[in-house]
Amino acid sequence: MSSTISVNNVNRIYTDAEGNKVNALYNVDLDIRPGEFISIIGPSGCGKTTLLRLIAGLDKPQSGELTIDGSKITDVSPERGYVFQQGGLFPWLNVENNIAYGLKARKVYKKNKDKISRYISMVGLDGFERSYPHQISGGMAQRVAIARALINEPKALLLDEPMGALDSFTRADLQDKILELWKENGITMILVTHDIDEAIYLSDRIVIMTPRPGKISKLIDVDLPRPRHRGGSEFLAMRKSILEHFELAQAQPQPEYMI
Ligand SMILES: Nc1ncnc2c1ncn2[C@@H]1O[C@H](COP(=O)(O)OP(=O)(O)OP(=O)(O)O)[C@@H](O)[C@H]1O
Repeated sequence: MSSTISVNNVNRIYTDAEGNKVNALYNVDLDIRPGEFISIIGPSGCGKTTLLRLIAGLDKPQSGELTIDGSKITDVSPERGYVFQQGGLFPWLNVENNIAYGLKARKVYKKNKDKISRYISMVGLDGFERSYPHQISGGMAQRVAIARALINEPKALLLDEPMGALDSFTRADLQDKILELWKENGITMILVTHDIDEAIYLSDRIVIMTPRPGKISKLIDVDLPRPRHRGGSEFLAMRKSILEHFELAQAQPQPEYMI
């Protein structure tokens, strides 16, 4: 089950420590299709996390609105699972209990407890049920965080740089797992990443954002067949065009000279 998410003319202004206004999101519009895999990329401070947090219902815009299947997003909900960069696992709970946490919080544990082993297998962690977060690797911890969100059967999974802290081998491995989970669960995926290759490898569509003010500067359809090859000519051409877009977006206006 997946969903349509709409971001309509959204503005989010913060006040920084010096009292200055920061336009984290400026007139942002975005329609995310049901079951779409969408990545949001852009330089630090362009509003990626702010946008994801608004979609999650962790924060609210000053103006504009966000909807999911036509209903206004006003609060967090298990229908929009959120995975943080560092997983955010509870260190005092083992893998199984971390994954069960949401079921217990929603008081639906008894009815659903048989699902826990299914989700542990789904993320490839059979045999680690009793391990604590400090006893597993960073990549495994992210799989637990993803299973913890998926067990609530969300319509959308919101991933805030979940692979940012992983080495490149673990990262590639988790990217493939995320693709597999996306297909298996048929949900909408929204990924924030700094990694252009990761965005091209995974996404149906890439949202490019630029800062000051934070806004969407380009939407790119990634119409390459899957599985994708990172060294393929079309892949490399797309990477080049995204890099060029960033260079253009960051270029300073040339001063005008008069003789
Ligand atoms: N709670 C806050 N208070 C004040 N300013 C904030 C707050 N949260 C974000 N900002 C500012 O809003 C802008 C956008 O921040 P955001 O974290 O969304 O960017 P980002 O693209 O996710 O950056 P990064 O890639 O570094 O995580 C930045 O200038 C940031 O400093």
